[in-house]
Order: sequence, then structure tokens, then C-alpha cells
Amino acid sequence: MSQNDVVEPVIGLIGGSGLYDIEGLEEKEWRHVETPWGAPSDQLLFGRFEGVRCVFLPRHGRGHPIPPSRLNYKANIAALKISGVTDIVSLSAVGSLKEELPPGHFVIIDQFIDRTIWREKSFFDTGCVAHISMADPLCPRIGDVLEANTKALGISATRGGTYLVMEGPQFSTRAESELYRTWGCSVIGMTNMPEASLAREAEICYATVAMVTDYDCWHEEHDNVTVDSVIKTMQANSANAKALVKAVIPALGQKRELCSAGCDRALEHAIITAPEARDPALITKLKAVAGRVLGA
Ligand SMILES: CSC[C@H]1O[C@H](OP(=O)(O)O)[C@H](O)[C@@H]1O
Ligand SMILES: Nc1ncnc2[nH]cnc12
Repeated sequence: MSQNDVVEPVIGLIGGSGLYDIEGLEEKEWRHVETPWGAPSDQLLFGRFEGVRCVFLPRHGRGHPIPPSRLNYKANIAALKISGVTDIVSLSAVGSLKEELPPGHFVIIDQFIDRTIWREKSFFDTGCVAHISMADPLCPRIGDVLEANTKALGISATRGGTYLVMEGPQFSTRAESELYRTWGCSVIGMTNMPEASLAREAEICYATVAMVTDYDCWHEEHDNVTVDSVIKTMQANSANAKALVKAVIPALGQKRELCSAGCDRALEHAIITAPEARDPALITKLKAVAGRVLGA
């Protein structure tokens, strides 16, 4: 953290299905960023918007070559951290699990249920164990900015909602979709975990704009989700997504104090391994994301 706890934000944007670039950036440059966990999904696009430093990452890579289960989530988040990112806005296509959240609607997520089973979920490992809080997994400070700007732009949006993260790549069975509805979930997608928990481990504030593209497969009056329907609705959503991004970057980019929700201090009381029991090789790697507490 910079001196006197004044943060000069760098805004990270993770673009999901159908969002592989970002318009309007000045001083644009695609650059490769290597991390101790390997390469991220693609080069990162560095630039400025109204003077605010931004870094864009196409989550699945340009052209969408990487499926959700094969994304190197650790490299993606580490690359953003290494690039100085303090605040991430995740943009994701999702299926709706509620009648009142139709295609075209945006949900500013506040909870996750993580049903993924194959993914590496932590930067920490044998030789340095950490347990961060995920009680409130998304940054409410960024959520406030997203909510205010969807209202100002007249975008149909809901503040709060649970995103069910499934492994994929196949879409859900109807029985699964109905089960998640009984759990009270709002939307379903395949990517935001462990992305959000790794961002928290890296002490980066993270919020999700879930853009509804379909009614999954439970709605009797709507067709079952297909890739075509997702991409068509994302194209229809894209003007709203672009307008929202352009509005929130300047709002999030102002100099500020530490995050009022404490996301940027998530590791403060999280590491349990005694200094003498730590693995020096792992500590060296971890410094890329946890240098604040482990010594840069
Ligand atoms: C192309 S439909 C399924 C695909 O779309 C969502 O991706 P993202 O969150 O990156 O927008 C969903 O999670 C699946 O990966
Ligand atoms: N119905 C759905 N299930 C999983 N991921 C999605 N992404 C967009 N729609 C989806």
C-alpha cells in the first residue's frame, strides 16, 4: 500500500464471453505479463481512460480458446496484481434462475455458491497456509459505484444476488437448474470462482456485473440456453456494458483511502504457518501477490 494509506487506483477489467477488447482507452498497449504461476489467458491491454490507469484481460483469451475449467485463474489474478491493479470489475455472461431477472438485465452480485470441483483455489499451499474470510466475497464499495452508475445510465439492474458457479463446460441439466432455484440462487455461470477468492487472497477489491443472457433451461416459455443465444444477447447488452465501464472507471479511479470493506487487507490475520515452518521457495512465489504481508 502506498504511503499514508492513500491509494491511487488502477482499474482491472476482466471481460467474459463476447467481451474481448475495450474501446476508448488511450495509450493502449497489449503486453505479456508472466507470473510465478505461468501465463495468463492472453496479453493484458494497458491504457488510460480519462487519465485513470486501466488494465483489461479477456478472461478466455481473444477468440475464446480457453474453457472455464482450463483457465489459469491464479496466473490471471497474479498478472493483474503484478500490473498494479487495485480494483477489479468482472464482466460476465450468466443464465437467470429467477423470472424477474430477464435477459438484458444486470445483477451486481453479492454472494457465490461454488460448485466447481477441478480448480486450484488458492495461491497458498503446503509451506504457507492461509485462510481468508469469504463471508462477503465481493467488494461493496465497488458495488456502490456500479449501482449508482447503472441507475444514472438507466440500465435495468439489481443490487445483490447469488451467482452459482458450476464447473461446466456443459450447461446444466434441468434438475440441476431447478435445484439451484430452490437454493434461492439468482444467476448461474462458470467462471467467477475461484477468480473472486484469488482476488481476495491477492488483496484486490473485486466486484461482478453479471449480465443475464438467458433463462438457462428451467423456463417453460423460453428456449434452453445455447452459445448462440448467449452471444446474441451479449451483443445486445454490449452498449450498456460499454457505457457502464466508461462511467465507473473515472468514479473508481479517484485517489482514495484504504477500502472501507477491508478487501485490500484480507491477509492481515489469515496466514497460520509459523515463519520457521514456511517453505522459502513458496514464499518467493507468493511475494508476487502477498508481498504486503510477506515482504516484497
Ligand atoms: C458462452 S456461454 C458460457 C460461458 O459464458 C460465461 O463466461 P464468462 O463468465 O467469462 O462471461 C460462462 O461462465 C461460461 O464460461
Ligand atoms: N445458463 C448458463 N449457464 C452457465 N453459464 C452461462 N453463461 C451464460 N449463460 C449461462
